[in-house]
Amino acid sequence: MSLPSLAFALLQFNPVLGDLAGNARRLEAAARAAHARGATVVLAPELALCGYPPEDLLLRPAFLAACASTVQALAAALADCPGLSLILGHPQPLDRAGAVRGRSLQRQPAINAAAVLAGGRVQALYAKRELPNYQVFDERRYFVGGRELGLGPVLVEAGGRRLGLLICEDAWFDEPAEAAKAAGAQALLVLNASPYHRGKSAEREARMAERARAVGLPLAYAHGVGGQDEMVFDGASFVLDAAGTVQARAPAFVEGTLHAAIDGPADAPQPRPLAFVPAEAGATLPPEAAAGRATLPGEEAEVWAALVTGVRDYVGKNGFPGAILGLSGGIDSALVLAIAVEALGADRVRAVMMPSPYTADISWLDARDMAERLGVQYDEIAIAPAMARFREALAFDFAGKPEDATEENLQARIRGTLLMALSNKSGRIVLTTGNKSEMATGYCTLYGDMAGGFAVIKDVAKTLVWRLARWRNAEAAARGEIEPIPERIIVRPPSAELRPDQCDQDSLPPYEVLDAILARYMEDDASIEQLLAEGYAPADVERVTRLIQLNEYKRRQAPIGIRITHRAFGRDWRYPITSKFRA
Ligand SMILES: Nc1ncnc2c1ncn2[C@@H]1O[C@H](COP(=O)(O)OP(=O)(O)OC[C@H]2O[C@@H]([n+]3cccc(C(=O)O)c3)[C@H](O)[C@@H]2O)[C@@H](O)[C@H]1O
Ligand SMILES: Nc1ncnc2c1ncn2[C@@H]1O[C@H](COP(=O)(O)OP(=O)(O)OP(=O)(O)O)[C@@H](O)[C@H]1O
Ligand SMILES: NC(=O)CC[C@H](N)C(=O)O
Repeated sequence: MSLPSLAFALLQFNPVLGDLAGNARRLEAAARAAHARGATVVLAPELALCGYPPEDLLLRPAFLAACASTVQALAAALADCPGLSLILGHPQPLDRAGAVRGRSLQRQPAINAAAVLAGGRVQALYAKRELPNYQVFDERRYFVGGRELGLGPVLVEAGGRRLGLLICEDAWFDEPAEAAKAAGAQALLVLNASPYHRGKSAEREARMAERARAVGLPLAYAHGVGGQDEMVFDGASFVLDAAGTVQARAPAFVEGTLHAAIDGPADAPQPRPLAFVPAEAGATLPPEAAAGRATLPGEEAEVWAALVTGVRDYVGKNGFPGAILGLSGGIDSALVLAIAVEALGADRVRAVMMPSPYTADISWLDARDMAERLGVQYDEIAIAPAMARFREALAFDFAGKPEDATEENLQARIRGTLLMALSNKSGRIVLTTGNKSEMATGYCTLYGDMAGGFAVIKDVAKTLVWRLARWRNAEAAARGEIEPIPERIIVRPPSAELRPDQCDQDSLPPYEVLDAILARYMEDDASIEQLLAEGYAPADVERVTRLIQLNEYKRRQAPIGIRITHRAFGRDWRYPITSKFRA
């Protein structure tokens, strides 16, 4: 039997972690706006109320209680929206007594819940069944699964249709979707917080398409967007038909609401896009994105947007008035400057060139040129006088000893000290500029170029740094704009300029080789034996893997930075510092 069309909306929401009142206010406003445009079912992401992941806040009874009461208040606030169901994710504390069967917990147990708010109250609660505990996920530390509690599927009835709820990881497995279908679901609504890494959106859509086909149901995927510490959420929410074909998609990295509809008979529902409405008033979108049919970004565009989003939200959500960085005339600080300007605007970014006696003329010429192109505040502070003072102070110990890394590191530390002083006076955060190849090999100085608050490109290998710089310039050229990064910065051989005529490749293998070994050994867990079998030179394998192991201590003292690969030096890299194991 044919039914009237069901209009629904997916909130591609950017929560501020822990700001329960602020998130609830914005969720309420977005739900009202979607309802006003005709949506009767509005789906928000996983843990949208508190932000994902709340980490050990989930161990605090006061946090759980505040989440539970905010959900009740939000339900009551929407009482004047008849016919609207808002489904949103939040942590729900359980009563200690009887809540957990066969398991004794010291802490108050909680579920990763989806609440159905309608008619002024919480009508139903669904408990996530599959709790991810790999990569960056730690959900078994905090939650009890719905299956473990003996809880079943939850269906939302709307317009004569039955919609089954799932939460993120649930949809990567067979059982939860099958259980929802067995309970009578005619379409699946999935609430998600699926952190970005390169290629993730394609992987995610492929997995969800398999799920839709396996149960023969359409699937609507509401995803979060925005940065949360080292993680970035890329949005690109979507709706699939029962054959797994994408029928509607929100743009990546843009906050807003994807409107779609389900037509056809209850047993053969067919989704279609209606529109995507950006949260930011006046934001312009390509026509296909505004129509709810956004395309996925290309490889470099995707990484670029992740980095810009990560910086914007880390700086913005932590309340910094702006950012400062050391601009050397090299490619790494150039890329970070271009990202920061796009994220924050030129007026909130300051670049400081701090030449030493080893700084080549072209370094400061290029640094000045770049700062002018981007219109940022630019200053030069010579470090030679400070170097002379340090040497004087240390003369008793340095006398008769050859210059070595000690003097090189002093330069980096003077720069770090100056930048941190500028940060302290202005309140602006220092962005560090080390890339993944350097973080891996320890090619960076503790309390020197590692001093700062946020490591923007710490998960971007050097070869990708070059690709991103070229891509960004080409984008500018295609739009008829001035290229932000002077060509010479991209083509000159990389050097730390810490001694005369220094070049990175004097002490490291070529970056193409280093990055390839890094990707296999660090990101894919390949063994030294495998790398040798794959044809890498034994000396390079030995060098790179030894450096990765030796420099764990440095990485433990590094600022956090944006994760763009499936394995970053961060939450998913927990190696011992003291260890003799090599393989
Ligand atoms: N296991 C361990 N646990 C805790 N601390 C440990 C440690 N091993 C050494 N240390 C400490 O760490 C110190 C060594 O680390 P650190 O002082 O940083 O200095 P270090 O690693 O010796 O030197 C820095 C290296 O990075 C290169 N660099 C510097 C700056 C920028 C760039 C670039 O291209 O961007 C490259 C530079 O050319 C040099 O090769 C030791 O003196 C010791 O105090
Ligand atoms: N002359 C300088 N003026 C300002 N900052 C500097 C200067 N030299 C180094 N820095 C800071 O220290 C960081 C490490 O720089 P270094 O030149 O040692 O190596 P790098 O990794 O090749 O970086 P880059 O490509 O930015 O030069 C730079 O990215 C920059 O932030
Ligand atoms: N929050 C979750 O359950 C996320 C797990 C999931 N496999 C993802 O990254 O998409």
